[in-house]
Amino acid sequence: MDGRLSPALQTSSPARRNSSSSQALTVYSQAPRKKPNKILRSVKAAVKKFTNIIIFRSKGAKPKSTTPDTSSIHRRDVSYSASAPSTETNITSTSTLRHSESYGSSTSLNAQLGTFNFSIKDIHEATGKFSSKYEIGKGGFGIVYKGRFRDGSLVAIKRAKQSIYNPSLSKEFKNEVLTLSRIEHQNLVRLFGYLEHGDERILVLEYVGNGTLKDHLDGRMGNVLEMAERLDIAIDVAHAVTYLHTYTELTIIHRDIKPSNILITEKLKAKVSDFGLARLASEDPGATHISTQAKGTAGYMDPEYLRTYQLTEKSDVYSFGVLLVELVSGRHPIEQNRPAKERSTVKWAMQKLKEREAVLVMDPSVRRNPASTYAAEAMLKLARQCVAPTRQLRPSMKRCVEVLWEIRKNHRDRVASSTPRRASANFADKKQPARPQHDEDGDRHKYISV
Ligand SMILES: Nc1ncnc2c1ncn2[C@@H]1O[C@H](COP(=O)(O)OP(=O)(O)OP(=O)(O)O)[C@@H](O)[C@H]1O
Repeated sequence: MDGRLSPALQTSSPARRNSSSSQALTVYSQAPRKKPNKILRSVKAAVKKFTNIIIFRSKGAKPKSTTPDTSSIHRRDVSYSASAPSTETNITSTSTLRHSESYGSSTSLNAQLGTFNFSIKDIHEATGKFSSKYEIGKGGFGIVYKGRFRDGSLVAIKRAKQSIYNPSLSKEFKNEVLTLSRIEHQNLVRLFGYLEHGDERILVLEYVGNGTLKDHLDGRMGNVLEMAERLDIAIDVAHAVTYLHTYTELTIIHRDIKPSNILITEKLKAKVSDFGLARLASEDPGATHISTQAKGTAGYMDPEYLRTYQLTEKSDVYSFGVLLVELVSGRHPIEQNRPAKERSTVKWAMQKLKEREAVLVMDPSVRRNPASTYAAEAMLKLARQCVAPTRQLRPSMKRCVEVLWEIRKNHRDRVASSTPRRASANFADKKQPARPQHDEDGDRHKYISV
C-alpha cells in the first residue's frame, strides 16, 4: 500500500479570520483493493447508468426509462434533449424545476429550464464567453460562473479546466454529473444539465447566491450567524446528508462535508454542494464498506477511514461532527496561530466540554444567553459522538437529525421562556463583541460579558 499527499484541489480563499491554516489538502492514497470484483461491478453499473440515464452522446438517442425514485422527497420530471446542432455534442439532462420560493435561489427559472435545451452558444451568451466578469468561484474542478440564460434563468456554470482530461479528474467529473443529476432535495444543490462540446465539459447548476457557510463563519458576508441560525444550518446539512445516505437509490457518501461546500441562500437555508468527490457506495446490500482511494479535506477526514481506507457513511458523520464544532466555535478545524493546546479545534472543544466549559468554545460574536449556551453545549455533545474514533460509536446521520430537532425545540423553548426577562432589559442577552480576556497563562480564549 502506498500513500501520498497531493496539493489541494480546493478553492484558495481570501485570508482567513484567524490567519490559521485552512489545511485544505486533498489527500490521495492508493487503497488496498480487497474486493476488486465488487468495485469493478459497481463502477460498471455506474457507468452503464451514467450512459443510459444521464448522457446521450448521439443525436436522436432516447433514454431508457428509469425507475421513478419513489423515495425522493420530490419526484423528478426529467426531460432529455437530443436536439444538438450537428457541429457539437450537446448533452443535457435537465429537470423541470420546482423551487420552493422560500429557499430563495435561482428563482426566476419558473420551470423553464426543463424545456430549454442549452447549447455552447447559450453558455457563451450566459457567461460573456467565460468572461472573468461573471466568475464567482474557483476550485480544483475549474472556474464557476454566474450565468443568465435568455429566458432569464439564473444558474451557476462550472467549466472544467483543461486538465480534466487527466483520466482521474475526468472520472471525477463524470462522477459528479452522475451523482448530482440523480438527486433532488431542497438542501442539495441541483444539477440542471451537462454539456460536452469539443474540449469543454460544463455543468449547469442551481445558483445559490449568498456565499458559502465558510464565508459566513469567516465574517466575509458582513453578518453574524446567531446560534438559532447555526442550528438551522446544521439541521439543513444533516437533512441533506441523511437523504444521500438513506433515501437515494444507492447510498451516496459525500466524502467532503465542510463549510466551503455548503452554499447559503438569501434566507440562510443551507444547500450541500460539490459532489465531485462522492462515490456511490457498493451496490452489494450486504457490503459494510467499500475500499477506495482516501479523498477529502484534512481536518475533516475520518481517522478510521484514513487508517483502513474503508469508506462508510460514518465518514460523513465524522466530518459533520467537525462541522458542528466549527458552527459552535467559528474556528477552523486547524488553527495554526493559536497556542498549542488550541490548535486542533475539535480536541480543544472536546476538552472544554469535558471540563464543563463549553461556553468558552462559543464563537465570541454569537449572543450569549441561556438558550444559545444550551444549544452550543448540546451541539458539542452531539459532535463528540460524531467524531468518536470508530464508526460503530458514531450515530447515523438520521439520528443526528433527530438529536438536532430536539436541540432546536429545547432552544426555542428557552428563548420563549426568557422573552419576558429580555423585555426587562436583561443584560445577559446582549450580543458579545469579541473581547478576549487574558487569563494568567496569557491564553486568549476567555471572553467577558459587557
Ligand atoms: N451552485 C453555485 N451557486 C453559487 N456559487 C457557487 C455554486 N457552486 C460553486 N459556487 C462558488 O464557486 C466556488 C467554487 O466552487 P466549487 O468549490 O464547487 O468548485 P470545485 O472546483 O468543485 O471545488 P473543489 O476544489 O472543492 O472540488 C464556491 O466556493 C462558491 O463560491
